[in-house]
Amino acid sequence: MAKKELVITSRDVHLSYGDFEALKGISLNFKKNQITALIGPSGCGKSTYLRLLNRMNDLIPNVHISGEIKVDGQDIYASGEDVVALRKKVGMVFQQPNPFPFSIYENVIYGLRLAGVKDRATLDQAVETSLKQAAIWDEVKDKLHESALSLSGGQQQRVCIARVLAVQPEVILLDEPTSALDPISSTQIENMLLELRDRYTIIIVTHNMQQASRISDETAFFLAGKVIEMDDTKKIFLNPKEKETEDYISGRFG
Ligand SMILES: Nc1ncnc2c1ncn2[C@@H]1O[C@H](COP(=O)(O)OP(=O)(O)OP(=O)(O)O)[C@@H](O)[C@H]1O
Repeated sequence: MAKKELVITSRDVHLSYGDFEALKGISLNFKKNQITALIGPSGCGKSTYLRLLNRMNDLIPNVHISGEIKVDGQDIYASGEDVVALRKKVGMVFQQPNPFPFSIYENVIYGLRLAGVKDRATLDQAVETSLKQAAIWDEVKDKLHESALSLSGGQQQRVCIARVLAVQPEVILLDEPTSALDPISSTQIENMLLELRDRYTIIIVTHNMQQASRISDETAFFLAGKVIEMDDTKKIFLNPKEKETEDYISGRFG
């Protein structure tokens, strides 16, 4: 099999919140059209690392970041880097569904409007395509102009995913996207991510070991600000190299 192209590379990344070093030298690479899961106990730095990939930590006071992160070969922390363009390329979905208090339609086209797109047919097409990709079109196609807040949590999360997809990102970051959802909604989102894998590079933080093993191709295990190991998901779950990984996935700690 041909070697997969790397979309994101990171080398010796450190991050401190004030005096507290939350990331202690992370070097991870992410392959195109693959789902990578980040797992590890609470507080080990998964969300912090994920947020670094589209510069969501920039506004936190007293944050100090060092090391190198490249997206498509370009250093995203280089001076003069366009953060808006980066966030268009690397979209993010959060733990709690966070639709804006607008209609479903306006939520999906939010990023396109910001980019100045006005043509109605283009916007209509983007709404339909993105909601179909997010596997929610059939449920909302007759009420696109109703408030997104009237939807269930699982539906809201899929609309938020459609909002990310509408700007045609390359990478989708998801921070525990199903932890606030019921099992049926979670399964819908997992199935959708498996469908999206052919077109996007997906990185997901999850506490759910079954979810990581069901949907991810590779898994990285974080512990206390470091990556203990990253490998094919099957290998991590069936035959990890490190004892800490084995202890965590078998529920001995964490
Ligand atoms: N804004 C912040 N200011 C100060 N410390 C922070 C901030 N955000 C996170 N931390 C600390 O950094 C460490 C890593 O947090 P992070 O949220 O990245 O962990 P996590 O592995 O994603 O945890 P969880 O699984 O519970 O979400 C924790 O000790 C946390 O308290």
